[in-house]
Amino acid sequence: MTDRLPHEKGFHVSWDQIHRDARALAWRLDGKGPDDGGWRAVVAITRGGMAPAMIVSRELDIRVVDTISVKSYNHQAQTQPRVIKAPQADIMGDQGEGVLVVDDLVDTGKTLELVRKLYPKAHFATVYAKPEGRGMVDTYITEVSQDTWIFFPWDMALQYVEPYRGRD
Ligand SMILES: O=P(O)(O)OC[C@H]1O[C@H](OP(=O)(O)OP(=O)(O)O)[C@H](O)[C@@H]1O
Ligand SMILES: Nc1nc2[nH]cnc2c(=O)[nH]1
Ligand SMILES: [Mg+2]
Repeated sequence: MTDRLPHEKGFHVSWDQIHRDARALAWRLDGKGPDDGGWRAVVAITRGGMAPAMIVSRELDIRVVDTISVKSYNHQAQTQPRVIKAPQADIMGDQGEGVLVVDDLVDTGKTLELVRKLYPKAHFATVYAKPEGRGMVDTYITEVSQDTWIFFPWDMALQYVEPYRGRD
């Protein structure tokens, strides 16, 4: 996409931080499921939604967990989102009612827009949200600005850096 804000800022999330934020998301979702027995299942939007979905399902003691694979980005370049793998039909029911769909973040909202069309009655939750896609999420924890790129711990590695006085 050409008319989009560049990602000028970086928001670096550690394992500890994503663990705490995903837990906070779970606690916020607790008790918000259907009256007749709560959330039936958690569906992670792979791949980024898998770690948060695991933490949410653990916190809320939900044992039925599935995935939907949506590919939207090639590194930082956005492409048309497409479903590569769908969740089990009997888990989703007719329109996803009682199912918690979890992703790490919403940016433009294109990924969630696609999944919402498929399962309009599911509940959509992300850990992080940017303003453009915020309207696509039912529940989220932390908002960052649109020109921020979020770096997750699974995409990072610890690296040696030269001491300040050692640089040329
Ligand atoms: O709101 P959007 O603009 O659609 O962007 C959000 C999506 O982009 C990233 O996934 P990506 O497609 O990069 O795949 P990944 O989860 O496998 O890294 C992120 O994990 C969200 O799923
Ligand atoms: N890691 C990562 N993936 C994204 N996909 C869309 N926006 C983002 C972002 O800010 N960070
Ligand atoms: Mg993703």
